[in-house]
Amino acid sequence: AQKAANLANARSRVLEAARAGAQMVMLPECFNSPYGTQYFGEYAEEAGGESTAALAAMAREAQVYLVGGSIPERAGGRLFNTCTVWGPDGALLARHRKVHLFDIDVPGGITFRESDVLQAGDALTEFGTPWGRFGVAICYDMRFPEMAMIAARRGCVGMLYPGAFNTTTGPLHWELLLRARAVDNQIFTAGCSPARDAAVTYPTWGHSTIVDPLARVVATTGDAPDIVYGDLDMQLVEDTRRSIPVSTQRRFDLYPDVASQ
Ligand SMILES: NC(=O)CC(=O)C(=O)O
Repeated sequence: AQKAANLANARSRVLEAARAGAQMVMLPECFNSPYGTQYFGEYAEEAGGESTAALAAMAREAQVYLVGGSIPERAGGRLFNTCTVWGPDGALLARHRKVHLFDIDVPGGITFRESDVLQAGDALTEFGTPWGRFGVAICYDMRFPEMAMIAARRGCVGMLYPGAFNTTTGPLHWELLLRARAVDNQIFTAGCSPARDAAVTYPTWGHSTIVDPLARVVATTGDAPDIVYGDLDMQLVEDTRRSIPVSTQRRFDLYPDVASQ
């Protein structure tokens, strides 16, 4: 619940990852705030606030591409769940506002309504790196295959998802969705979750995971605080697309309604 402690923890972990050789680092959804509609207003910041300034400084200090998890963002009197992406020089490369709000009601499991306090974003998001372009989406966005499909068709080599699945949906769907988005689109996927704290109102699933274009899990972890490292061999995107050439075998004549992007 301590924003300053969350920012300090993020900084020390980003620097630790960079010292271990990471060139791109991702933080989890709502990394500066507890995850819950009752907290978003209190922790929200305008663009250029304390948390985004800290992210820019972390990226610059660590000299990494930084996918800055997400924070509750306040803009024009409205709240969004927003991810910012930073270059190694501390420049803002992209901003993604969660486009599918997490409104679910699983009897005996979990009820959550982000739309009680948040507004949805209205754009798909990509950014460039020396290793290729990556799409960014947040948590519940992962359940909508169109976002990854469009990113892949536009030439992205990976989809990155700061997320915070829970102990009901996490064991069912977290890894499955990351692997599904990877295999359908022959791209890398990665999901970064907060570690679990059983004492909070929304205990997260954890299990941050990296998946390759053949849908193999490259690296994963449990629910304790950790850093997950993976080497992404970009040649694998091309090799997978050549050996199993689904992207050139599509029958758009049979499904024109999903062929427009
Ligand atoms: N927290 C989310 O946005 C999504 C989630 O937990 C789920 O889809 O399950």
